[in-house]
Amino acid sequence: MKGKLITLEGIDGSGKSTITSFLNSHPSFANAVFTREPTTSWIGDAVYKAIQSNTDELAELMLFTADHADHIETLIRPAIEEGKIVISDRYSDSRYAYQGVTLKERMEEPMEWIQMIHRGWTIIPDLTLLFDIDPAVAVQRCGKRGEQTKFEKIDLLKGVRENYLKLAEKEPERFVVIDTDRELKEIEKDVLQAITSIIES
Ligand SMILES: Nc1ncnc2c1ncn2[C@@H]1O[C@H](COP(=O)(O)OP(=O)(O)OP(=O)(O)O)[C@@H](O)[C@H]1O
Ligand SMILES: Cc1cn([C@H]2C[C@H](O)[C@@H](COP(=O)(O)O)O2)c(=O)[nH]c1=O
Repeated sequence: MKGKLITLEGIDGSGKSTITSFLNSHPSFANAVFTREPTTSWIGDAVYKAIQSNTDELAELMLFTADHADHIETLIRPAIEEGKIVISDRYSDSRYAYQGVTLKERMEEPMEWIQMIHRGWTIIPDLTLLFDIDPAVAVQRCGKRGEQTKFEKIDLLKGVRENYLKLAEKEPERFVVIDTDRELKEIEKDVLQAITSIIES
């Protein structure tokens, strides 16, 4: 039996890592493979170096994309072929949404162009949980945690959120939008329900 790929997406501070930790300790997912992008490989390290400095935005996209290609071939594809459930904290939609903003001065319709360069080799998730929140609330939450990336700015995150919502609108069969400006217990319940329905389908 083929496995399933579930991805968690959303702006910085939307609560993905919090829910990933919850799922990781949930007995239903004891055999699932938990992963993330940027990955922990040397290419993922290069990505973090890039986003912690003033790197050219197109070079940044290429590094993120190289990390994705390696992630698919070394971990995602083999795990899915083994019938595993793979849960990834960020995946290709992060590129469409974030670099869709950072490259908007460089080209027309960057989001569509980035999707086009993934076509034919990326693996499309079975389910994408989009953690949706007002960027002002997310930045306030990040402030308490400490700023971790250069993308944690309200104006940039507003554009990223709009891109995510456009992606969700275009593919309603893949996306489930979760309002994360709520109590954690309510969010956990919605997440479990969405994952259960995709696993049982
Ligand atoms: N439902 C919630 N209510 C209040 N605070 C929350 C909620 N969910 C997460 N937080 C807090 O918000 C902060 C950001 O959450 P988290 O690190 O899970 O976000 P993230 O989406 O993984 O961020 P990033 O993409 O930047 O890694 C953390 O301090 C976390 O404890
Ligand atoms: C995969 C991916 C990530 N990003 C951005 C999103 C975050 O600001 C950072 C990653 O940091 P995290 O807090 O450890 O998730 O990078 C991006 O711009 N494009 C991507 O493809």
